[in-house]
Amino acid sequence: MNGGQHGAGGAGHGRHHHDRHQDRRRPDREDDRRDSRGRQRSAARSRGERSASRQAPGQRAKRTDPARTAAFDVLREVDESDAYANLVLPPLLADRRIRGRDAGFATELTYGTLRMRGRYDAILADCVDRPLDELDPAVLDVLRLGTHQLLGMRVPSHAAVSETVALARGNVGTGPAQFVNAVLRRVSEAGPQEWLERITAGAADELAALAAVESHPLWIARSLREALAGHGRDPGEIGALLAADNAAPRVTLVARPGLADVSDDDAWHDADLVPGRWAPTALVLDGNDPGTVPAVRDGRAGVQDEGSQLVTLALAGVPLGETAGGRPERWLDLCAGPGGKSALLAALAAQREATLVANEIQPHRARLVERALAAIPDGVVEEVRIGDGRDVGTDEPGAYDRVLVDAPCTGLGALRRRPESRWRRTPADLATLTGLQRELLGSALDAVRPGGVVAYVTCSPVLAETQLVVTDVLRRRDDVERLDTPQAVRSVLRTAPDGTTPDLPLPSGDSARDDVQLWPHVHGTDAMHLTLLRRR
Ligand SMILES: C[S@@+](CC[C@H](N)C(=O)[O-])C[C@H]1O[C@@H](n2cnc3c(N)ncnc32)[C@H](O)[C@@H]1O
Repeated sequence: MNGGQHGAGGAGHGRHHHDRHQDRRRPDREDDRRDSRGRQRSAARSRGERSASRQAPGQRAKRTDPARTAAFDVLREVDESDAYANLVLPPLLADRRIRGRDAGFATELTYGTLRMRGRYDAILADCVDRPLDELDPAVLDVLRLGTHQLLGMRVPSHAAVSETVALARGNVGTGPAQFVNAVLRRVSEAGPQEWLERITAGAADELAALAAVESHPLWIARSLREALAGHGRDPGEIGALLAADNAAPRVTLVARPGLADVSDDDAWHDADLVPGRWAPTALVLDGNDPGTVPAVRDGRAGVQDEGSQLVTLALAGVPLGETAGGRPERWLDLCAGPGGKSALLAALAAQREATLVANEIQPHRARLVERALAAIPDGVVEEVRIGDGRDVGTDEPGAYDRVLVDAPCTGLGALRRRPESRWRRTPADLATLTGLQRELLGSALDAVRPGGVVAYVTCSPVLAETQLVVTDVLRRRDDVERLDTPQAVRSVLRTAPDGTTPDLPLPSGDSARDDVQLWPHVHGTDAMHLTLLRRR
């Protein structure tokens, strides 16, 4: 994604050539007006009508690069308004008509800076003579942006420094710009590898070094290492896990069964799709914007991580203790918003002549569930309900055959999706969430009839939100049995054309468990957790 004319030459080499080729065909593109140092030249200047050196210094100071300014503005909004970068950046680029390679550069600069903030702060702490939290937050953001250009995007040093100083001058003032200049010059004195060695050497211990290098808060690195061990894996995998959080995932689609057929050209148009690794419903999209895929637009398909698909398929497929006695099964999604799993459940329910109730506490998220269910045939969805899932067990005891509890959680298993989320979470969130998780699971168990099943799901592997919640809830009741969740997940894996199913790596032998924990560095999915339980 790195724009060549910003002087960047990063990882996406193939893409880079593609862009250059496109530019050759369209020499009028505004991003062609970048000089070899990555500076944006005005159209007038490109035509040689006026040179910057003839402008008054004040005028010159105001003309900062739109792509860098966009990245700076998004970072400030993320910091000041708790905004999500992936929701703020695309409309901002559209409003400012930043397109093509400039948009690619702004995107890589924004997400890369947010994701690698921990590493860059460790480097900046070495170059600044006071604690970073004493700096003006806007100045700190400018320094992070400059550091990412220097060490993460391979923008030539002179361009990264001078353009970032111009950004500082235009947005935070001349004094701070001089400070930015001095600090970035120090950053540019060593290359990426040397900086990694320096921050590793300066760290308190091995985990602190990994957390800094792989840009995670230390408490998260610690929780994830504990989670690896607790779920039967080698805690030494922590480096690979943290590194996997720093790789943006490819877009995975779900072809909702009975609604979208993989061989139906009309559904997929010219989308470049390959089958997913694990779930029979998963398709990996290569390159295209999912919004252009007809089946995604009309709700026959959706964007959904393959781990989310697997846990949903496993709940729908696991045998009940006894059948529903001839009546259609009733399914419940207790925490449904924004509706990805509800839509897959509803498509499966339609094939099995079951019905679904989707419950969500937040009205605006309940509306998203309704939208996600747009393509489901009439009669399958009983209701999209706005309510507190904690009340369902008391209000409707034993009313359902299958219940999904996709509990609100820290999301520490999906850090690769939201570049800023790791910096937002605090250990205090965990205490609030785990109480709610226990209550929701208890309510779900009350809401299933004897023989009915409950899937407890989180997009976090953290032990306090997964194993400890389940153990604690089950300790208080004697009417629930744990099911063989690995077996349930294996039984829904895709079958290849040659009749084989993939071998899902899960702990075995002494480490074997009756729940399933997926991992980005092992399975290429979010770190989804699934425990299947059956009411006796
Ligand atoms: C992890 S998300 C569910 C994601 C959803 N299953 C999907 O696949 O799209 C958890 C949801 O639970 C909702 N929630 C939080 N507290 C709740 C409660 N007490 N009762 C019901 N829903 C709740 C949140 O608003 C959030 O939408």
